[in-house]
Amino acid sequence: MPRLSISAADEQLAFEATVKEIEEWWQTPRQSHIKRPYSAQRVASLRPSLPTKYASSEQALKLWKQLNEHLKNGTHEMTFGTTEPTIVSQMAKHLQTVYVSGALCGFSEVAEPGMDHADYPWDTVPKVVDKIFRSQQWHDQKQHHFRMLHPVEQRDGLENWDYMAPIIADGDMGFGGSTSTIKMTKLFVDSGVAMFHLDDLASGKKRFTIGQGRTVVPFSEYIDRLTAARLQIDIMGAETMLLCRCDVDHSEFITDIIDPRDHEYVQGATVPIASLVDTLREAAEAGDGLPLLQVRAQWMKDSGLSTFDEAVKAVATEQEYTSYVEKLGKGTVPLKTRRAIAAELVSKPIFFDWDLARSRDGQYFYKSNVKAIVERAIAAAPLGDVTWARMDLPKWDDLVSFHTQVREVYPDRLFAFGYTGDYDFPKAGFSTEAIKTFGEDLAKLGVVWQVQPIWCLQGLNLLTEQFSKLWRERGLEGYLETVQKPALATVPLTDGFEKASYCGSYLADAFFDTLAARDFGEGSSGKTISAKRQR
Ligand SMILES: C[C@](O)(C(=O)O)[C@H](CC(=O)O)C(=O)O
Repeated sequence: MPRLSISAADEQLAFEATVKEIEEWWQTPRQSHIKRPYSAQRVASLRPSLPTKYASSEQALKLWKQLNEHLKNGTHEMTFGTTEPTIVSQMAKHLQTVYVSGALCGFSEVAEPGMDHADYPWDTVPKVVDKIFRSQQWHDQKQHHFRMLHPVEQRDGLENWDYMAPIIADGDMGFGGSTSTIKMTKLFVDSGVAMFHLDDLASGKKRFTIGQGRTVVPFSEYIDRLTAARLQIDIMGAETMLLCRCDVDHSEFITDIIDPRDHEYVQGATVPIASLVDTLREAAEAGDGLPLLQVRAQWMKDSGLSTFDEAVKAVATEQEYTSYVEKLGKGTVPLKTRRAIAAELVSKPIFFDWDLARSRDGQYFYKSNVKAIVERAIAAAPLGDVTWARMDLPKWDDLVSFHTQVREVYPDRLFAFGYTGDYDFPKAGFSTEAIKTFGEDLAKLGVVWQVQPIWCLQGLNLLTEQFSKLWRERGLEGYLETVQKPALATVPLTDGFEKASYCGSYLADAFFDTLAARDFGEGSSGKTISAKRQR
């Protein structure tokens, strides 16, 4: 007799019940702002038969509550990036959340280190999140056990940190195709993450030193990435939050012009000229030693590189251009329609060819601006819970303009912001006072979660190099003066192996005591100990 898991009739009943449960779930306060382009039936059909509860959901609900509390109060969370559980155990004392940076993972958590190309395996960051989450659980267990060793009247005097800080992680570009994004999402939810972000950068196109920094993918591909992640989270029935990051600001290229929503920002040659690639190839073959970056810069000038609208403005009369802009209207206008409107309203011919400007990798020049970021953020918002316009060279007016425009459409939107390690705020015009209140000023724009992603590189390297020098030059005397003495003087005591309540000694012994309970009854771990023993 073949083993049938369930009859077709019962299977259908179960399916219909699942559809109803999903539809009701999607109406809960946590879920109701999310708009899916797929049905509950589709999600139900993609679910495995064994329902599973995820710690990720608990952590996501905790984060959702935290961030909405900040939004209500006009306050914000400050955190930083790390890959290291011990660092996380100390963050718990002052910060509400933890960030797992992809750049840091690619630097130190992989077989072959590298720059922040997201060229490491797609399960790298989820595995680091898993490592950190398990460490958080252990610290939480250890602290709970230690507190229970004491009579309740003594516990107010004991440490009681919330080690279960929600983890936000870097999902980069989703690691290629939709199935990679879906698999990574599954691992993120399994790992206990509270939220992860996906951006609209093109994989493998980042450049760091030659001024050709970032390439974005078409609007449609970005939305597909976010949809794939949301679908997988729905299949798992998890509350996991999704952070929609947009890297359009200061991006110089786009991989394709397939989506007309990007056409406004794609640049092309406005005079007949040899293509950029042919020009660079000829310069290289000529071998006259001119750096190709200079050849490229000269080509950009000679070609009159600009967007189509800029090309129209350059040849149209003021009246013609006003009529052109009016006829464009507010919605998406593909290039072919722009050309037709210009041909109708502008007397002079307009030369515009975006293919001549393509790079050897096939990218198109892209001229980002706040409007482009706003359009992507608004389109992405219904799929995610938080929005982050990555602006690593922030101009205050751009920040105000972006957040204000998105909040006109989504007044209760939660926003994120990332600090970089080398931005010269004073040079960019930020006063000392503006720098002091920058975080609070961003919070007033709804930026409730703010992260310094790579402190653990710049900050820890600074501290580590300083200690290395001191240890080499002053040895034990320097160590006692600068580490042991201040650490032993702190209240509560600085965490370390010198502190049994932190390093897990009591917890370890408790397992053995418990095993011996059969013979000796509950041992020292079963009885209370006086607070004076705690170290
Ligand atoms: C946040 C980030 O994605 C990261 O990997 O930490 C990086 C950090 C950085 O390059 O400063 C990013 O913002 O792209």
